[in-house]
Amino acid sequence: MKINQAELVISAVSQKQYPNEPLPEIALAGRSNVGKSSFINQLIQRKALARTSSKPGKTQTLNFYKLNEAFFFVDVPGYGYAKVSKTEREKWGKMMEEYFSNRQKLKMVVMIVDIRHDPSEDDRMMYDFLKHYRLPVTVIATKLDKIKRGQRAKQLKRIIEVLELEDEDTLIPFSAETGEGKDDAWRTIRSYIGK
Ligand SMILES: Nc1nc2c(ncn2[C@@H]2O[C@H](COP(=O)(O)OP(=O)(O)OP(=O)(O)O)[C@@H](O)[C@H]2O)c(=O)[nH]1
Ligand SMILES: [Mg+2]
Repeated sequence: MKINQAELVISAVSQKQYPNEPLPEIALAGRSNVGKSSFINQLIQRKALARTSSKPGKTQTLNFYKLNEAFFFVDVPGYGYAKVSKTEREKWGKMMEEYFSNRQKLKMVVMIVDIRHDPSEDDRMMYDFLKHYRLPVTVIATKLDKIKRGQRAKQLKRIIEVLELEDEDTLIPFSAETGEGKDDAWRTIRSYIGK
């Protein structure tokens, strides 16, 4: 999909700030620093529309990016970063619950995991949380450029096993560095936003 228009509409911390436009939304989820913002940038071919960082905890709000006046990517803060206070963690939980539990416009969640490692306990909790709300999930196994070809199949199998992926969910190997997997990711996203 060619993105001609990309705009950060709002960085929201609560429901009343969410955009009102009648457009479908695709949200991102994943550990801190796993590559959520980089995934967005690679898909829309902008180097730095979504702010990225080598330090975890860059994204702190729900960032609604409007694309082609057709749909939103919603970049969310990551989880599983140890150096976060209890208060901050509770704030995060409340923000996630508020958005994921009753957002009609949310059509699918792109959950990003690192292909080099087995999904963490936090990843499993996140996946179960999304499934609890009956949301379709596309798991993106990112940083594909960091493993040897021969390891790919084994790692993908581990992700399916550890998360106990449901049949309706898709798993796509991906690299924000090389763009591999991008066409597959777009194909899946399009099927959920009706474009
Ligand atoms: N080699 C490689 N590096 C990547 C890839 N995706 C992301 N990175 C790097 O990983 C780091 C974190 O990326 P971000 O996109 O900021 O991660 P995030 O999940 O948005 O992080 P938070 O907003 O802190 O939750 C950056 O240094 C990226 O350059 C990838 O596919 N390959
Ligand atoms: Mg980010």
